[in-house]
Amino acid sequence: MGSELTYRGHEPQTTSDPYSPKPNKPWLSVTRFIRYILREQRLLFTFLGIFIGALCIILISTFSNNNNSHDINIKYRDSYSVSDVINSDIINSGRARGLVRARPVLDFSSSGGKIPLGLKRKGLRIVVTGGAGFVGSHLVDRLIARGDSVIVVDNFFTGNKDNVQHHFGNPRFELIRHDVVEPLLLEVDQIYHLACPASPVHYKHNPVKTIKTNVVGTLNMLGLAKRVGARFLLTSTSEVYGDPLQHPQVETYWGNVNPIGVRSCYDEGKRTAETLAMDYHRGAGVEVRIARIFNTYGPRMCIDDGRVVSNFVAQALRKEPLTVYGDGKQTRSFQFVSDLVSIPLLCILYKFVVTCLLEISNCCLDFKFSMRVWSFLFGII
Ligand SMILES: O=c1ccn([C@@H]2O[C@H](COP(=O)(O)OP(=O)(O)O[C@H]3OC[C@@H](O)[C@H](O)[C@H]3O)[C@@H](O)[C@H]2O)c(=O)[nH]1
Repeated sequence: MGSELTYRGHEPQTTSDPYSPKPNKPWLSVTRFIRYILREQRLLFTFLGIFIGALCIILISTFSNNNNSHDINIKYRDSYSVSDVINSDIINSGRARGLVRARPVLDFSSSGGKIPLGLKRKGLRIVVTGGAGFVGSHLVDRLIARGDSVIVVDNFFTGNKDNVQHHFGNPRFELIRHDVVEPLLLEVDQIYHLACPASPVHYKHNPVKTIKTNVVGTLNMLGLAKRVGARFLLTSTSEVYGDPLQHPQVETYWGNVNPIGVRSCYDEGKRTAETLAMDYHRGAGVEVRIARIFNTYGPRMCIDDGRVVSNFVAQALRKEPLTVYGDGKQTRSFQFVSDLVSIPLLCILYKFVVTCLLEISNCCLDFKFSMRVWSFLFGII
């Protein structure tokens, strides 16, 4: 009974004697293994496999070294390559190309991990303060067209819902009525901070509110950038140069600003905003870009904007004489809004050589006319 339970097979059991007088020969198994390897050219195939593997490793490491050579100074978190930018018509004209004075270093790559060819990158979550304004709404158009998700924050002081109405219903678009002077918490990858009245007529209307927007508003948005690790772009102004003593103004020029003038709420406000951006960059490691915007014109500009282009256009249309303030010898550089919005997009994307993580960019055409000449040209048109 007991034997039936332990053996159910029908083959005769081999009886091996563990105490066999003949000892096992261990070298026998070694020679058997060698013979096995040598049979059917197995050894040759093994070496071939090792060689191919080593070759692959060498090729991969050489290739990635070549790529990394562009990364010497730079670390990016963007989700866009330069070809994305070009394809989305960001560099769309000779004029736009002329705007970028600083030369970018070679690296345009992203650090969002390698994405297989043919797969599109995920859009970024971007907040645009002042996104319902003249310049802001054009920027929002570009970002939405590029595939990003955009949150517009605007208090509608000079902005208008109509400027972004065509995005209503788009799941990648949100509009929040909010004054940046109050703190705001959002989870975003990038912040384009445009919120501030820009026309002298508007910013002089409530100068205390203007400087508060520039100082407290920028502080709030920089705080947000620091908290969520977002890259931050400040739209500054040519007015940081005040009444410049140097022409044309290069980014390194410090300006000639009256701290107690009627334009100081804006000039000094933007200068303080730049200072705050730099301090957050140096002190808290926030990735900061500053774009100094010059006089801009184009669609969605209010007819009562108060700036020279809208004034001249409105007066010319009404066949009224054009009002030239002062002696008309003052000069300005102008740019079309669609050219301008390329700049913040490029600034936030590129890493420039000038400083490690920060670039200040002057956004204007490289030629200028006096107000007298402009009024003459408008008169002809
Ligand atoms: O009807 C007008 C309006 C303006 N001007 C003159 O035209 C020049 C341009 O004035 P604008 O009011 O258009 O504005 P500014 O160029 O001074 O500043 C503008 O450009 C830079 C932006 O960053 C500022 O936000 C914006 O206000 C000034 O010298 C002004 O005195 C006129 O001669 N007639």
